[in-house]
Amino acid sequence: MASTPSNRSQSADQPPAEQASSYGRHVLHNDDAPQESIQESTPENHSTPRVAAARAQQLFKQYGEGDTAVIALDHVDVEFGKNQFTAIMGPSGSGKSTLMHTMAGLDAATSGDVFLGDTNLTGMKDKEITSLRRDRLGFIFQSFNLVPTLTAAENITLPSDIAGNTVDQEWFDEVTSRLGLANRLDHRPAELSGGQQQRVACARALVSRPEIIFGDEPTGNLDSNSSTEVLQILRTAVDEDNQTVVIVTHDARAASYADRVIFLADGRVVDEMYDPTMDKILQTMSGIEG
Ligand SMILES: Nc1ncnc2c1ncn2[C@@H]1O[C@H](COP(=O)(O)OP(=O)(O)OP(=O)(O)O)[C@@H](O)[C@H]1O
Repeated sequence: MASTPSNRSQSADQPPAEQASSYGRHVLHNDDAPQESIQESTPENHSTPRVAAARAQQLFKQYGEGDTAVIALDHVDVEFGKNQFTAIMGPSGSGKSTLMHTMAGLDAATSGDVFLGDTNLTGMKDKEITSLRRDRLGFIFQSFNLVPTLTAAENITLPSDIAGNTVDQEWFDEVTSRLGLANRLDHRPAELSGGQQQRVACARALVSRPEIIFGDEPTGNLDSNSSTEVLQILRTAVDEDNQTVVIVTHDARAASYADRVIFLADGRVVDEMYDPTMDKILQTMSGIEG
């Protein structure tokens, strides 16, 4: 069971946007941003993150060559702050998945650098990247990506088992009971609902206490209740367990659970927002989409 986020004042049955007006602050980089908006939006914990869990420098990704070349990332500089929940939004084809995949070591950039903490992923061999992903990152995908022949418990411990790491049983019990999976641990994915399968994927990501959890449309295949559960799980992981979470989403409601939203268009970061609300996200998105 996910607890109510401690510092966002959200309740389980109320979308965050309905409460967000009391704390909603929007950082605009446009020169025409209202002055009070800028002053309001820079308290200690909302300024640009000082400690980056991951960062990209001049990240450039081109698919194809010549006439068919597509620039998916156009020299992106971005930081994902430690112990923050960041959502990446933008129109279809704006480069969201490419950004996340290159930062998570799932895809290589054409040029530029990606750092996880102080580790530069650029130029790492496949084997090194594979171990780094396994040892230091957690993943939640839209399609759950569970192994069908393994039980929920086996799926949750699989990355640790492969890495030869011992699973902290107390933490495993805490995570699985918090996520309402305690009496589903012997079930295989086909015997679980979509929401339960995604909670298993969340538990799998949380159990090894990775440096960052990356979610690629983690609520994209879920109904509204299951989406809320997953978003609250991620919110709680940040608020109570000091996790760092980065998700790609098309859903303004999902993004409104984040501390910060970055907006991409045509492979560039075009805006960002701290303490987002659904209304402000939708407004910004409609500005970007024209
Ligand atoms: N493997 C590939 N080969 C060629 N072009 C690609 C490839 N993957 C992505 N692209 C192109 O790169 C650009 C960015 O794609 P990306 O998937 O990162 O966008 P996105 O914002 O995640 O889109 P969506 O919201 O539709 O998932 C798009 O123009 C896309 O067509």
